Amino acid sequence: MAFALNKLRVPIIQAPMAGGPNTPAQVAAVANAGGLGSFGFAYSSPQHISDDLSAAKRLTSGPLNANFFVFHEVPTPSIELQHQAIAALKRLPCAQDLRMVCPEPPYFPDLNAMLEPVWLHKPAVLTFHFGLPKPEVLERARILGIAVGISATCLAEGQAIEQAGADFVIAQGIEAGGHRGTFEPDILDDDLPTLDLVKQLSGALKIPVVAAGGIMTGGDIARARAAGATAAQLGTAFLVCDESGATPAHKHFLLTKPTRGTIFTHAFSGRRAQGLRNEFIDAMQGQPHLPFPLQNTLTGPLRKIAVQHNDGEHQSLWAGRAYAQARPMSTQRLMELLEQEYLQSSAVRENP
Ligand SMILES: Cc1cc2nc3c(=O)[nH]c(=O)nc-3n(C[C@H](O)[C@H](O)[C@H](O)COP(=O)(O)O)c2cc1C
Repeated sequence: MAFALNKLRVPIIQAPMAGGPNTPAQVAAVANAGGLGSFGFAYSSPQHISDDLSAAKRLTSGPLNANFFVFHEVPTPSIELQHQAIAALKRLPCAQDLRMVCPEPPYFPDLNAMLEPVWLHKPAVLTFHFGLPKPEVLERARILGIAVGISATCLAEGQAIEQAGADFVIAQGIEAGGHRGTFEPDILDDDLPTLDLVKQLSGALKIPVVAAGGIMTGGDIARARAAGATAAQLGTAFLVCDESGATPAHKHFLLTKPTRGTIFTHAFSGRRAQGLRNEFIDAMQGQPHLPFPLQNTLTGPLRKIAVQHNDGEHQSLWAGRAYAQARPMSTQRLMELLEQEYLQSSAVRENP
């Protein structure tokens, strides 16, 4: 029997966040507090995935989630586009000394190889972003008793997820930080707010729905549950916790720039993603870029140097729209607070 979301003692999923924020210490702290702790393994090597899952399992016997992107084949961009995308980046003073060439194929990691440690460690949950994994992946997870969840940004995607046999759907509203989970990179997105999408999906589907996007407090979780969600997935709320592996500049900007606002951009990775507005995003507005994930590889050295120099203006600061409500504290304390607020809000809803 696969793990069931309604068995979580607290209906909270700490969002998978590829690129460093999900440390084993944070993932385990969430699982120990009754939630589901997640790793964003999209860009990780099989060894790294195995090490992180082992490390978390030493710290908790609670449920864990391993998350991956479903990468889509991309044709090699024309030489003209390659030149334009590189020239746009080279106009930035901090990129002038960097060697920039269009990445060579293979453009993305081998999902089968990345899933090998998952089949060995058997986390309770496996989730995917950007579309449906191959049927054999879903079948193997089913045989091993691993529940599978897939992100949806609209009803058509939710229906495809249910038909594919997934165990739950993650309703990613427009408030959500990070990449839109749309199946096709440039499909017209409905841009629905989280609660509207949750209502739409939970009304139409039989599988459980997880609410993701702009959920920062236990009151928000109670509202998501009232809209039809079985659980809530929170990303930005966990970024500022002590155990989060978000870069110092990322945490600093989240906590000190409450009016800066978030914006969608393709400029860091080639896919539409929401983060704190910064100089890089402003400078790249309307500029040509390579398709995902080639643009991500292309901007890698620039982002790495920005992290090394603690430069928040030239690294991706993915964040949800409600980031100004983020509360810095230990992960355990945040989980306690969220649970307490959730129980209070639920009680008020039931006995107004
Ligand atoms: C820094 C960051 C990285 C993210 N990386 C991933 C990822 O690797 N896989 C994924 O499925 N979702 C990813 N997301 C999206 C989250 O799963 C979730 O939809 C989002 O955080 C919810 O919105 P919130 O940030 O307002 O809580 C990321 C979000 C953030 C903020």
